Amino acid sequence: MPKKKIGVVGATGYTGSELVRILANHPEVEIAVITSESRAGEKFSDVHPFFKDIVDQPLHKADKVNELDLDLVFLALPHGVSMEYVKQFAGKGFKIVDFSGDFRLDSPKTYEEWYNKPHTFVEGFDTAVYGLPELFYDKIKGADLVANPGCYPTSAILPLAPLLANGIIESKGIIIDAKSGITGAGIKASTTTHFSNVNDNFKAYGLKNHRHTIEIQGVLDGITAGVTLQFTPHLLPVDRGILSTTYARPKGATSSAELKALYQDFYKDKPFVRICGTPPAIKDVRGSNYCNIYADFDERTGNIILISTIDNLVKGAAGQAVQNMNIMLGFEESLGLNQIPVNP
Ligand SMILES: NC(=O)C1=CN([C@@H]2O[C@H](COP(=O)(O)OP(=O)(O)OC[C@H]3O[C@@H](n4cnc5c(N)ncnc54)[C@H](OP(=O)(O)O)[C@@H]3O)[C@@H](O)[C@H]2O)C=CC1
Ligand SMILES: CC(=O)N[C@@H](CCC(=O)OP(=O)(O)O)C(=O)O
Repeated sequence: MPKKKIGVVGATGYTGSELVRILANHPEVEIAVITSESRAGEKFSDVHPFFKDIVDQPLHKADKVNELDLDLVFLALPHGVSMEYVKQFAGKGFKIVDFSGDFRLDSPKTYEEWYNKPHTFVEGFDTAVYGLPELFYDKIKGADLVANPGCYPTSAILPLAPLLANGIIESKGIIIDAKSGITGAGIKASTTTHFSNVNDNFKAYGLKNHRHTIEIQGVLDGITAGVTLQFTPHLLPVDRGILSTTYARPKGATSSAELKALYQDFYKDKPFVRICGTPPAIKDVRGSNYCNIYADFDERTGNIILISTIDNLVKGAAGQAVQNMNIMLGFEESLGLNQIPVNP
């Protein structure tokens, strides 16, 4: 079988380069085109020197995609920009995995409320499928447009889904306290991401209105109606990794042992979810597509405590995107995604 032809649009950013790192070792695909608007004409390895002698192909403007016969295109672009490309590429005959939040929510109205900007391709909502393979494998299989989940939502939805699906917890009052490494903010420097504001520092941001609140709530609400949750993100002084600590109230009696058995059963056939016996660390998943989950019950307070870790650039973005691609193109879900975590 000839290899499938892939396009990567927006490859000068963090998730785009991480995607190329994974695709370069994928046995069934070839990267037919890599694009950049700002660095077109240069080599990919000039922009990302760690690819020297590995991926030296030239960067093209995104219009080049229209000239090629591709099987699937990844859009690793900012939200607001991505929707313009989905619109331009609609009906071209290739599948799309969009890294942005442009098609993750339930409607253009919800998007406009939480992103504070108009949506310019509302038709995309008719076909877009939320690309969390552990929950939506069958829909992803037949999708032409997959909205790759946000990094924080991946780290929060995976630990909460088993509890809501089995009616174990109250749907109101869930608290998600999440911490992300700085690459979650993208490659462009800002005051927030300035070295001296991140190094040796730690802070909360986006209180009450971070756009991932509605993404997490919307997906969980599809499992159990009436979910309301508090989501507070924090910026960690590390390159990559997300650790989410989630608190929920059980509806009835439960125990740590019962929870562990529930999680092991819920994720028994899922290659990238690992149920842990002790709270996981971000280095336990760094550079890999794993999501590590630890679930516990505190008899004193009556709270269920969940700790989950992912690498925001891999299971939180590029790895999950390749997992979706595998499913969409009919490959084994884990093909090309066998990276072992880098620790230390
Ligand atoms: N970083 C993370 O951990 C995660 C990111 N995401 C999402 O993935 C997407 C990419 O994120 P990330 O890689 O971090 O972002 P970066 O800021 O690192 O990169 C964005 C890329 O988009 C391109 N770009 C910017 N503006 C335009 C434009 N107007 N037209 C065409 N291309 C443009 C840039 O390349 P050039 O200017 O050279 O064309 C750049 O390569 C975003 O939607 C983000 O929200 C999702 C989950 C996790
Ligand atoms: C640390 C950090 O800044 N993280 C980003 C979220 C990561 C992301 O890219 O999310 P979307 O794909 O939904 O835009 C933030 O809080 O905005």
